[in-house]
Amino acid sequence: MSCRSPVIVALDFEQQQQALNLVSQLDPSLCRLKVGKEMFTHFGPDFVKALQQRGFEVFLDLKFHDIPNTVAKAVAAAAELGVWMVNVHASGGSRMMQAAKEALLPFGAQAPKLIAVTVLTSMEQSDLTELGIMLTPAQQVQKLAALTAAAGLDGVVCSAQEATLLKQQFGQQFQLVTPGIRPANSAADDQRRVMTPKAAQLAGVDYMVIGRPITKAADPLGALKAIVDELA
Ligand SMILES: O=C(O)c1cc(=O)[nH]c(=O)n1[C@@H]1O[C@H](COP(=O)(O)O)[C@@H](O)[C@H]1O
Repeated sequence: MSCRSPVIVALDFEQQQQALNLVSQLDPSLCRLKVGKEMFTHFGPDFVKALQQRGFEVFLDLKFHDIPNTVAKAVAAAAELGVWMVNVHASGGSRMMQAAKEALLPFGAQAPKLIAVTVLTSMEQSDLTELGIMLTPAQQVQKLAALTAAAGLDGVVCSAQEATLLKQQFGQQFQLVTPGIRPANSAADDQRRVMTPKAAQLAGVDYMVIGRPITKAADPLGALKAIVDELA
């Protein structure tokens, strides 16, 4: 049965054993797991399979951004791995996103959810200005979300701060995956556009990616349960 919790725990560890020690305390009914660039580069598909064998659905967060053919092949490889969700960068453009979407058609109902990263939650206005983007983060997110929706993807990665706007514009079916989630009194770390779990839920997000507030907690399961209880 598919997990009903909106929480996706981000596994960002140098050591596989550290991650597996944490995972052994977690329950697949309480969260999904995210494998990103650090752990996938160290430990590859076998690590993803180890998590799946423990009953967890996996979000493969490799943020593909390349020419359409390369991204299409990479997304198909993720589908073969049986992951639940995979992402690309919306700034790779419409043709890249359409190629990714088409690459998943042969997988039918078994295809992972395909979402596009808009503006990283670690970025604020000054980071966009530095890149020559003269829009606010919310405007840039909206622009990239429009391209994503037009390409037929399932939704976007954005910050919870843009959630209300995007649900109004693109409808309830357009899935919003939001990192930058910080329980009250947690350190923001390198995140900039942050929101608490409860506020994110009220703003309409579908999935919350939460790493350090759970993985670095003295009691990770307790931290996860406190968030899940608050959202129930
Ligand atoms: O695609 C992502 O998952 C992602 C997109 C984004 O805009 N911001 C962002 O933080 N992430 C990922 O979400 C996780 C957030 O982790 P914490 O900041 O520790 O909660 C990290 O693994 C990031 O790689």
